[in-house]
Amino acid sequence: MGEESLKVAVRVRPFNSREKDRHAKCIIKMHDNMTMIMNPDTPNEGPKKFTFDYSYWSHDGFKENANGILEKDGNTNYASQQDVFDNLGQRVLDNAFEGYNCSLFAYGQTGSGKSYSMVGYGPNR
Ligand SMILES: Nc1ncnc2c1ncn2[C@@H]1O[C@H](COP(=O)(O)OP(=O)(O)OP(=O)(O)O)[C@@H](O)[C@H]1O
Repeated sequence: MGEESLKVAVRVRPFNSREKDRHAKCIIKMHDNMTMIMNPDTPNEGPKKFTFDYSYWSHDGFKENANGILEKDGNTNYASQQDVFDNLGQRVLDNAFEGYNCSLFAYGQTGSGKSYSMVGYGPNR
């Protein structure tokens, strides 16, 4: 295949209504492929930094277009379904069509956005 055969990506979804009602605070930041996590109890300590193949920020910075598709709102770092598909889905399909064994799976807690990222819902398939 010529490239690394394993890719790891992480994605942050928007807060759901329950999290908004409880005034949840987002403790994740992303910059390029780096993901940073802050401990709100130790704000002076600085974030812990982790590098992945892709760090997808989908928490905010998006708008819904006329077709109901969530897309980047101006010059934000929002990662759309199309971005995720272009980086990961397309690559898996290309390899499969060339006859390589491959798999794509999502891991995370209930409601964290696995199905959304793998197949999407409604206009955001
Ligand atoms: N990137 C995203 N942008 C907008 N909404 C999202 C995103 N990711 C997830 N959501 C929304 O969050 C909710 C939970 O997502 P999803 O159903 O994909 O979680 P899951 O990890 O597959 O959950 P479960 O393990 O319970 O099946 C859904 O309403 C989904 O539309």
